[in-house]
Amino acid sequence: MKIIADENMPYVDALFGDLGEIEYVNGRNLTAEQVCDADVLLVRSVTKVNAALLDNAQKLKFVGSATIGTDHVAVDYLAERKIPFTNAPGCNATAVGEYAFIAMLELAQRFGDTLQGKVVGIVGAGNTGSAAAKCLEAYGLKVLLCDPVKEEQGDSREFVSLDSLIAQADIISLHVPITKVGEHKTWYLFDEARLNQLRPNTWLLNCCRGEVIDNRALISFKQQRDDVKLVLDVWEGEPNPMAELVALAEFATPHIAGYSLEGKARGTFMLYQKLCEVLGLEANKSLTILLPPFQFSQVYRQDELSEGQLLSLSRLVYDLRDDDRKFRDCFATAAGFDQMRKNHTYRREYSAITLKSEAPVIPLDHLMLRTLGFN
Ligand SMILES: NC(=O)C1=CN([C@@H]2O[C@H](COP(=O)(O)OP(=O)(O)OC[C@H]3O[C@@H](n4cnc5c(N)ncnc54)[C@H](O)[C@@H]3O)[C@@H](O)[C@H]2O)C=CC1
Ligand SMILES: O=C(O)C(=O)[C@H](O)COP(=O)(O)O
Repeated sequence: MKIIADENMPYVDALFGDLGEIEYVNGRNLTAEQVCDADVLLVRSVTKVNAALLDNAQKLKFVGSATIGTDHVAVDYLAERKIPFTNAPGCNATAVGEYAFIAMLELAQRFGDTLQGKVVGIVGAGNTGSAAAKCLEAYGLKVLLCDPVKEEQGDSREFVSLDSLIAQADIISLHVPITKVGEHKTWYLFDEARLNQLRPNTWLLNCCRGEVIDNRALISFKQQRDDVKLVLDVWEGEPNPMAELVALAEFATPHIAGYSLEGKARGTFMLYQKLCEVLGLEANKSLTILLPPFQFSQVYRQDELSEGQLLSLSRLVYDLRDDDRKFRDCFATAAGFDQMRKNHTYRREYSAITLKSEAPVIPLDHLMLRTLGFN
């Protein structure tokens, strides 16, 4: 069996090595010729999976995308051809939630402010939005959710409209899929008019898809409104973000909000499980053996935790400042953007750290940290 896999998908050898011969490819430049004799195709978000790529791949038995988003996949086309497809819903939700939370802690420190006491609006209350809300609520913040789709589906959480969220929130974090049609379409959800609604000093984070914000309108807006602070992980026109916008963002990264090792491993593992199911095989490998040990696996803590200390602890798993610096050095070329993503193999989730205390009673802060995700 021939398995074609994106070269940036980790743990493929460990999980798929027994199932067939693996060929690694550059996902962004994948051609129809390269996949014409594939039995299995494993992709990430940079590969357009459609008729042009797959019409000649007549042996294809399975397509898997180790991503949450599916906007790069013509799912109707695969269904028509009866080719089983899976993505990996939720695989990197914790990573995105922690990225957003840590970015807010970083902004607070950079601008001599505190995160504690702020009201945060989450737009899109699915896996990544809920993961961000979990961190924020663990830290005691008020969270407003806007998700008209979930609201219509009868989700029991409390929701507000987007207008109401914008009017109340100090911080807005975007967590929607990119959709171009329908009542709740998200393409340019934040256009010039919406951006002009933002309250003074709002922090706006985008870790979902670049086109959820009109990037040109954002440039003009931010040029007038320096009080608004931006954290941007995703960009219109990736892998070529607009240089003016990168310069205007407080923190800028190349679409890696979901790139924890845990999230990547879960993504590949979910494809492995699904392929085994499709092939009628037992999935007998385990996710836990995939991850390398973490250098700060145990942390001893006694004292009451300040916001600065929480940020220091967070930087053990993810130092956003480093990625922001690297990105500004390399984003100017598409190769630089992709290379940084390819080499991004160092980030862990809070769960990689086990908290220890020598005090007889577990400090109260440990409960908050455990709700955040620490062990
Ligand atoms: N930067 C990164 O590395 C990553 C980006 N993503 C992006 O984030 C998106 C969201 O991921 P998940 O939360 O896991 O997806 P999800 O499907 O679990 O949640 C998305 C939520 O957005 C809601 N929604 C749809 N249209 C909306 C609208 N107009 N207003 C408010 N809410 C709306 C949906 O009802 C759903 O609850 C993905 O589709 C993907 O594009 C996901 C993972 C990593
Ligand atoms: O899961 C998604 O959706 C994402 O946006 C991915 O985390 C992006 O990573 P790649 O699939 O492009 O490696």
